[in-house]
Amino acid sequence: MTQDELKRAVAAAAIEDIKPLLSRDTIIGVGTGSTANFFVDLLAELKHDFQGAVASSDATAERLRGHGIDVFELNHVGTVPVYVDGADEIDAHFNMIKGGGAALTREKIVAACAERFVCIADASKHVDVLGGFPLPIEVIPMARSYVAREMVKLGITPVYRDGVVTDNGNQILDGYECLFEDPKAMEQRLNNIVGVVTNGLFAQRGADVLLLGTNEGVERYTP
Ligand SMILES: O=C[C@H](O)[C@H](O)[C@H](O)COP(=O)(O)O
Repeated sequence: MTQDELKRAVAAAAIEDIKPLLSRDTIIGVGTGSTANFFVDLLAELKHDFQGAVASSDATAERLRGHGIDVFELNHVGTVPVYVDGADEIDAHFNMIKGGGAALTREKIVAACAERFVCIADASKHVDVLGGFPLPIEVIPMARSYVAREMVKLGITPVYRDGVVTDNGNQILDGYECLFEDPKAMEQRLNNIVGVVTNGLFAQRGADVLLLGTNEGVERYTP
């Protein structure tokens, strides 16, 4: 199967996974990226079975609205029963690297307000140790150089993602050449750097369910 076919298959599996949660007043959290886009497109077929969605990016909000799905502000919703999103990498403990599409901050916020995080990923995203994929860090623009120097002290090589501005008006540093054996501790350390808005390690709040697309079919994992 192609990578896109695997992404579509996990998106379809996620639809089946969340169906029991849907009612006319259900508002669900929806992530960002190419895998999440497949999910949004399939979700459209169920749009009369739930109230709407909270989006983790402007792009996802636009896609949801394009399908006629109502988009709600998180502040007006409180919690959502489920958040469905992709990942750039996920390990056996359901820790993830996210933010390849620069949406990490809003993703982490919606995930924090979700009772269940369903990660949808093709098999290429499953790794033993996080860090093969460069770690995105969203920074306040004036702090970029400072944060980059602090990253070097932690053994991470920073590269400025030139030209990218997040939905929050900030910039992205991608962290290379570091494997994250203890992602929870590193997530905390990076959060402590002044000027960091969010880092792409999702370890303190990892996934609760992993739907992994393989050539043998979609595999469902829970911790
Ligand atoms: O900022 C983007 C997000 O974290 C995405 O969920 C992540 O990059 C995975 O994207 P894709 O499904 O396109 O591989």
